[in-house]
Amino acid sequence: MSTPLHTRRRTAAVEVPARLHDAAQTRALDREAIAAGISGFELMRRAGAAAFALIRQRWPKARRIRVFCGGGNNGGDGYVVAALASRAGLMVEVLAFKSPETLAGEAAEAVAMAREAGVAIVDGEAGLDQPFDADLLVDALLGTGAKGAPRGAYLRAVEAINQDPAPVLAIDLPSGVDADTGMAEQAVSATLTLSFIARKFGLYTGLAADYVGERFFDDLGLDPRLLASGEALGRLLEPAMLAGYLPPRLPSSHKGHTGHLLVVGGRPGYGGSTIMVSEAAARVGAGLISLATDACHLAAALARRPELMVRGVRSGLEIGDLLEAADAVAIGPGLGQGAWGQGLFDKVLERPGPRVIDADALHLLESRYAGLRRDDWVLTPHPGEAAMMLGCKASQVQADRLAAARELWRRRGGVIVLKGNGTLVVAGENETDVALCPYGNPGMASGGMGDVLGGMIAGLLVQGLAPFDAACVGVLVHALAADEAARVGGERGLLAGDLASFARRRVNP
Ligand SMILES: NC(=O)C1=CN([C@@H]2O[C@H](COP(=O)(O)OP(=O)(O)OC[C@H]3O[C@@H](n4cnc5c(N)ncnc54)[C@H](O)[C@@H]3O)[C@@H](O)[C@H]2O)[C@@H](O)CC1
Ligand SMILES: [K+]
Repeated sequence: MSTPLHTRRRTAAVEVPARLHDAAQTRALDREAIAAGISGFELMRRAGAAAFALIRQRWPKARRIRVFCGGGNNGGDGYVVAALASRAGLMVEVLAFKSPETLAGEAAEAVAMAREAGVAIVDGEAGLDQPFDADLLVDALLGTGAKGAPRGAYLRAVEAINQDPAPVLAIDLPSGVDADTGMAEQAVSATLTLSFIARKFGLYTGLAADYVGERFFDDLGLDPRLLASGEALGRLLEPAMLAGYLPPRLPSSHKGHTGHLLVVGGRPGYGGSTIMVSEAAARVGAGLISLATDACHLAAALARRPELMVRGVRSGLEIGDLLEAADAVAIGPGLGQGAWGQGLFDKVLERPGPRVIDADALHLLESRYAGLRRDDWVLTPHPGEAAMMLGCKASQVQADRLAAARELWRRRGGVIVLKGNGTLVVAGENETDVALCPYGNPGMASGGMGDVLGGMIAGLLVQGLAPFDAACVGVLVHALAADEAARVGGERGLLAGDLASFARRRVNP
């Protein structure tokens, strides 16, 4: 972890962020826990108990509960929930989508527990046609053992759950959501999802967000040392991390200590983008900002932010001295891919140094610099731009966002920020090289949001944060600022320009 230049020694405890696992890594943790002496059925009993406690807390008035059980251990969790609910005097019905007699191991023990508690277990498909008038549905069809989209009776169960107006608790994950990638086509739309032992990577990124509802997690009381061992895919970005990255400045700080950013772009008609980049960088604490743009935007830029140093430029030849003076460069928004943009981009790439490469600059990178790899740049594609760089469709990027970001990193190096719900920051193959942002909201689906993100990352780069750290902090601050802005005024109508002032609070943790 790097800290900005000219700041106090870091005093805040460095928070260890939550780890994210895929299904195979989760199974490895299950095995470790069992090897450490907790039986598989005890884990299942704890999972069921945690789910039932959450039901009591969130739906204290629920009296009629319908539990949809599959044929694996996820179904086993469901039988335990049914048993506990029945013992507590609730009216419970299990719809079994695999004959309970055929269940094995701990799931069979859970079936016995449910029978002992007097739970009515009915054939799933037949039960779908019988009205039940549930206050709550429990989705225990598929968990980490699912392969592909739900099939056969499971698919009909998913559809039935989604057509029922009752709220839905998904056990471990909404059936139909891929635990590894977040891919979901036909999946249970949950009110909330309670995951066990490991946070599944796929629940935090891409389409999964449309299905998981509110996310809850329970470690089933496992030893934290066990949970910290073994492999994981990456880590979650959390607000508590900000204090570690951004300690207070030293009292003697001056603008020479806080970095000089050069923002390049803004052909005629596209001037607003670079103004937003510049303002966002200023709001996260960049000391000085020079903006090189088309001369037609000079007055607008200065009127919006008189703190900027603005130069109208006709070609790359006019930014040599600005590049010399800058600690980092942000280039791309409003740049265009014509001769003007090309000349400026070529000039910026002549010199090494931290750069945020976005929007049109990503297209120019692909068309003019095939195969170029650098350590010190941050590339910030949205799924469409990532697809352009990988030569595939945006839907393929979204089907496995981590794989796409990793492939971009292998080709281009540096830091890849793959935008979109559950933004990913990827700078290598290890767990510590992958960060995922679980914050942000659909209000961010509006023009200029990406420009503001690029500006924030660049504004942190010039303050001396390493590229991966600047990207993580920038992504986090951007999402948290958007969430705060949405809390104040709502998601619809949220403007990119609204974020900058909210970001200021987050960079002074
Ligand atoms: N000891 C453990 O391993 C623990 C497991 N737990 C639960 O167990 C789950 C994992 O259990 P399993 O590994 O048995 O797997 P699942 O219960 O997720 O699914 C396996 C079953 O689903 C069927 N299936 C797979 N893909 C399908 C598809 N696309 N359409 C229709 N049917 C499909 C399989 O044939 C099998 O019957 C976790 O998600 C969690 O809920 C928890 O009880 C905690 C402890
Ligand atoms: K489930």
